[in-house]
Amino acid sequence: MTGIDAPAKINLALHVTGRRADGFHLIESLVVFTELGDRVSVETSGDDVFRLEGQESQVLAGEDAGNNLVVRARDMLRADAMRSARDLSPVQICLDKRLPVASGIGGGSADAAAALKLLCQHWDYHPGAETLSRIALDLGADVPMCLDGRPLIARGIGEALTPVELGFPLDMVIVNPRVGVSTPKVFHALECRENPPLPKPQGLGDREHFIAWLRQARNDLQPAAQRMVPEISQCLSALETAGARMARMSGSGASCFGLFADAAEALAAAQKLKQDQPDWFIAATKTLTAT
Ligand SMILES: C[C@](O)(CO)[C@H](O)COP(=O)(O)OP(=O)(O)OC[C@H]1O[C@@H](n2ccc(N)nc2=O)[C@H](O)[C@@H]1O
Ligand SMILES: Nc1ncnc2c1ncn2[C@@H]1O[C@H](COP(=O)(O)OP(=O)(O)OP(=O)(O)O)[C@@H](O)[C@H]1O
Repeated sequence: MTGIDAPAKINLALHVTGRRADGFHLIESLVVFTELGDRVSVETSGDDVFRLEGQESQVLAGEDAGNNLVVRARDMLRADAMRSARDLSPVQICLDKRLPVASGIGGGSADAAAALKLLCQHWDYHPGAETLSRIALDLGADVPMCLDGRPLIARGIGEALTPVELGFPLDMVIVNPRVGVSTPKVFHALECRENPPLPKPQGLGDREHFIAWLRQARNDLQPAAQRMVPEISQCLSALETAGARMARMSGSGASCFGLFADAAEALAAAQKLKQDQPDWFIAATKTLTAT
């Protein structure tokens, strides 16, 4: 089987700046990806098969496989090929699920983006960047950014991407209280939809300067998510108590990240947090600086 990583997405900052007529929100988000992620593998098969494994696969095993974003990505790519009369062979796809589901770190979106990349390679079918981006956006607002996979600013509803040259990795701990959060419900619960834009990133070559800048940015979804899931506040306090330089929620939650001075501090904090909260998902990881 040939495999590809599906890195978790972290919204270091997420400003909600407006709302489109169709109800989707306009965002400005500084996004990075981490070494921590799922893994998607593929091999030729007599029939289409979708297999789930991994310690976070249980929730998805109880759902209709046809709704899984990996299967939807496969079917949308195949449907696109059919339009130019290309018949793409059956495949067995395995999703090794390591990221908690519905947790604000874009697991499903990462899997869909990885599946698109992997299947384009496997089938030697290359529909072009524009078509691929359209398929990605049809799968979800976070899928285009996951397809890009580099540090970036996402605008629009998440599809207008500008790469950011972040000159260093960030050592972080991701904490999830194991309470799933519905993204539409959090957007719906917002008290304000027209917030100040994301300030221009500073300190992209200097970690201390960058973290000082980042503290002044926000996640505008955080207050609404905290009202819905009080455990988010507990995660943020726990990260701060464990020595995080700053802690914030990612996406629509409930996962929170804490930034640490180095990998050793992140690892030590993760170990301590696991002792205190054995039922939470807790992982030390590092951001990817480029693909
Ligand atoms: C919160 C973020 O994760 C930040 O990166 C994204 O904005 C959400 O991305 P996603 O989970 O891929 O979202 P989708 O699956 O496309 O949308 C789920 C629902 O969230 C709401 N939604 C999503 C994205 C957006 N910019 N505005 C919205 O209002 C819509 O009600 C939508 O029906
Ligand atoms: N491969 C997949 N992995 C996770 N969830 C999936 C997948 N395919 C479909 N889903 C569905 O998508 C929903 C959202 O899951 P996901 O883990 O992508 O959320 P998230 O981390 O909050 O994403 P985002 O940060 O993009 O909003 C789940 O409740 C699940 O039913």
